[in-house]
Amino acid sequence: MCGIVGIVGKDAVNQSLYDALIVLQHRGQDAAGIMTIEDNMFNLRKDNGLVRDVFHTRHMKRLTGKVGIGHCRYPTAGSSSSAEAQPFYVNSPFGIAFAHNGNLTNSHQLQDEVFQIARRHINTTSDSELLLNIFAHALHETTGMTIQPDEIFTGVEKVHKNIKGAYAVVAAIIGQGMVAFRDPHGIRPLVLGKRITEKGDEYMVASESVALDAVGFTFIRDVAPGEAIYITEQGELFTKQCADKPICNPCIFEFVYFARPDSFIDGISVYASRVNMGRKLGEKIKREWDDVDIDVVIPIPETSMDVALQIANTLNLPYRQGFVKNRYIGRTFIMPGQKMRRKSVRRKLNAISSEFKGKNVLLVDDSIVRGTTSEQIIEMARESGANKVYFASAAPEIRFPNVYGIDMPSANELIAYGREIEQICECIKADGLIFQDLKDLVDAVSQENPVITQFETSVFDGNYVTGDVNQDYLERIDKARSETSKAPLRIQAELSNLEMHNMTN
Ligand SMILES: O=P(O)(O)OC[C@H]1O[C@H](OP(=O)(O)OP(=O)(O)O)[C@H](O)[C@@H]1O
Ligand SMILES: NC(=O)CC[C@H](N)C(=O)O
Ligand SMILES: [Mg+2]
Repeated sequence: MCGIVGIVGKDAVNQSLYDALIVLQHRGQDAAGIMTIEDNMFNLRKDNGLVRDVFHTRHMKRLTGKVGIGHCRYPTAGSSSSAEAQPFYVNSPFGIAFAHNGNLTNSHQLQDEVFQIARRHINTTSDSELLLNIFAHALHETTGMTIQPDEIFTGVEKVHKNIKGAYAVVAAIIGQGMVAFRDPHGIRPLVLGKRITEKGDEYMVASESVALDAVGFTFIRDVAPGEAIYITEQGELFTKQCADKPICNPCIFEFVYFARPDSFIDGISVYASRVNMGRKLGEKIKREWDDVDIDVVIPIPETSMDVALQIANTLNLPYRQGFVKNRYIGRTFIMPGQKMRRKSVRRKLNAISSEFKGKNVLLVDDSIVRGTTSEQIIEMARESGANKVYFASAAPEIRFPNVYGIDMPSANELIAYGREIEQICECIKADGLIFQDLKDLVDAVSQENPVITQFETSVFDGNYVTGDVNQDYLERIDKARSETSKAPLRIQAELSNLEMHNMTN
């Protein structure tokens, strides 16, 4: 996942963009960038690293202007090179800065088309740079010397027709304003907010509603699947549905893991959905494990904590903190490279041994993906003297690759791929293992907004909602992005890039 944000303000937007990225950091820890417009010029700062490390005072001072966009990256296509940090830029038409959350599923075909039809060169392996060029070409075809809202919307309609996959996008256009749009399935989230000032109304779009809260914008609504939003530099807002058959299939993994609990996505409180997941899983444990003797429920910080508390309540068992999380280490699942992820689990979590000694513990996590966390955590619980270690996952078994913006490109890396529950249990060395049923997961989330009944659940059931993902495609991304075929980070970092002036220090 990545975090995106864009603001059309009445005063400088740099601090608000920075603050928004700080609260979207959980969506991408690899790289960050901000691009602002002042006097018909772009200012750009982007690099690999956390938001707090990428932007220093000297950068912030130069990121002047009342319109700007920001991005924090978790790579799911291309490489981790700083050249693929976002926002991206093209100089025609007008000059466009662009940030994308998601992943395209037809990049392969598009690459040739962009060159053959639009005569545009893509200088990185990023699908986002490709998407920017498709958008720019569409605008080039639909606009004159100035842009009318309808021309923007016709451009977005063309983009929707050409590309497939998941995308929430924000773009700033020199001399014009800001455009944002969401894919016709609404796989990736995007919200719209407003801040009323003495000088007039300011607008903001962001991946999650927490970003609006953090900078004092009021949530207006979710951007609808397929919809485009256009805000002129002067602050006029235009919106239009630009897809033929939009349908809301939000990614269910946002609710399981990615999003912050204090966010609302498509009218659903992420926190409430996690509490529901805990209740459903607690009920299943009651039904199926009535002979299992559990003394205490312990969460694996941080995402599973809301789920675990509700499981404990449902089972009428004590809930205790058995692991302390080092607050200076981020999320391990979204780190690049299995070696780094493995190392980070023990650096990040440490057991409080007295909570384990002689007890039968039920460890709870939101999901088991590669099994990196569960395997090591169970070992730690045993080292701390646990008698029996049971394990519960708030998400069902993950058996299929993700192609929409989560870095799970290879089925072979997934611990549940080709394994039954008993075999997974053996791999992670638990005394018992239980997963949420998919129906219960869907109900837990949809219960908070019954209008949404279908989610993007491909990692659990192999049903890819964009309808274009076949075995060939899965094999191709497996080859291109599996751990073994990814270039070592050192080499990736050396990939150079032709790019506009970037403040490197
Ligand atoms: O089976 P795995 O491949 O280990 O992946 C699953 C784990 O990764 C995530 O935690 P992460 O440390 O990323 O973030 P968190 O602190 O938000 O839980 C998730 O919450 C699980 O704990
Ligand atoms: N997770 C994401 O949203 C990634 C965006 C884009 N595919 C990239 O790799 O940069
Ligand atoms: Mg976790």
